[in-house]
Amino acid sequence: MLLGVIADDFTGASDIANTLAKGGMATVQFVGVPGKSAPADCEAGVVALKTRSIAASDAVAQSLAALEWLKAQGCRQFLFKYCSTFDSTPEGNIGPVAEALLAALDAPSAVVCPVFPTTGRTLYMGHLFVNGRLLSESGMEKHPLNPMTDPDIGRWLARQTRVGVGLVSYPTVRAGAEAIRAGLDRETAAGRRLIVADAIVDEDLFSLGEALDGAVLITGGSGIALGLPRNFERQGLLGGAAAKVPAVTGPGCALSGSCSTATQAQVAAYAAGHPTLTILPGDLVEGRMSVAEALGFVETNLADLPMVTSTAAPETVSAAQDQYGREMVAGAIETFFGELAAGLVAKGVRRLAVGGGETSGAVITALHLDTLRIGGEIDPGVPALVSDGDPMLGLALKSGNFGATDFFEKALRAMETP
Ligand SMILES: Nc1ncnc2c1ncn2[C@@H]1O[C@H](COP(=O)(O)OP(=O)(O)O)[C@@H](O)[C@H]1O
Ligand SMILES: O=C(O)[C@@H](O)C(=O)COP(=O)(O)O
Repeated sequence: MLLGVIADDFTGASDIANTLAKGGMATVQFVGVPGKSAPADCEAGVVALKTRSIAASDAVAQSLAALEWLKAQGCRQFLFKYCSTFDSTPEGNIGPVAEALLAALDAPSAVVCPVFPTTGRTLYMGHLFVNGRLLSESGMEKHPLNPMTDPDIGRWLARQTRVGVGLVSYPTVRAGAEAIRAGLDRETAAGRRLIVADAIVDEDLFSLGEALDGAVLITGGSGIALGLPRNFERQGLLGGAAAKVPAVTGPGCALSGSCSTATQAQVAAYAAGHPTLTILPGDLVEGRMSVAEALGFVETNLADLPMVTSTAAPETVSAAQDQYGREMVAGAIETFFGELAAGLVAKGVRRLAVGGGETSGAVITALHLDTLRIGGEIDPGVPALVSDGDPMLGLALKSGNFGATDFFEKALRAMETP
């Protein structure tokens, strides 16, 4: 294995696995830190963790365990993948994990670049924009778990870490790989070891990728991986094996726990054509809704690709959080979706399209899957996945903010014809 990725959530893991596979690397997504060696032909390994919204110390411990495993697989470069909207709180977990990885690898510095132009994430003078709006005015300021209220990524990151935070700004990035390398060296020499890098278009990310050839540690969204396969290719290290995934047929179901603006529209579009059960957090907490009841609903409607969703508008989310507490609500919903997914597979469901990073994490964890193979791209940043093992499952793990309005429909169909 050449490149080892540590991803802080499951949708993010499939997002970067998709980028690397499209870039020509034989890529495998691992669910958690594997207990065995990677397949011999794996060139990029993505370890999917669920560390974005847990205690920083736990996130650090899990990330270091993933690093150890990736090191043992022979990786020569490591990438810490977080969200393109820099999802984190003033306590972490991006800063603490990046700091721990720097120390463990004895790396002089690491770039920090959440940019993903295809989905509208750009960074200018250290300020993150989402579809042309500052992060803090993009809807992310209302995220249920990590409201993003500051678009200045360096300032936000500095609250999370003791390491100095630097910047390689846009004029330098535009000047190309050599200028970027010099900029990174300058910041490193000045003791700023986590270095935010501006980027606006894919070309900037290719320049950054070239500049990062040989860097032991990189941090960023999936966009920062765009230019990396070329570095390995230039050195003749890639086998050129782009594995095809098998088709998965059989009953399908959509599950959605994301409350993002994009998911709200996708759920409304899907619900217009498919039987849909809407879950209210209060009903879960107070026992008025159960996994058994939801399973019954899906079974009755199995022929019509039903949906079970807790997706709700920000006012409804806040009201539930005020009444029951943020963690209680998130825990109840995630446990529900995990148990539901396990029940669905036991009842013969073979295709699952899941909306939301934490929600996907809960589902994949409950299904006890080991490895996921990367299929075709459904929408930017979201590949179709096929799980190894018996039964083989078709999956799509959609980041809250990704996907076109018809995402769920397309995702379930894509698994049948990869
Ligand atoms: N109706 C709801 N009210 C409150 N919280 C909710 C509701 N539905 C889902 N949630 C919680 O919101 C969080 C959504 O996060 P996630 O699944 O990562 O979506 P995204 O990818 O949009 O961030 C989850 O923790 C989920 O349990
Ligand atoms: O970088 C991204 O935006 C995604 O890959 C990602 O991490 C998604 O996270 P969620 O929005 O929580 O699904």
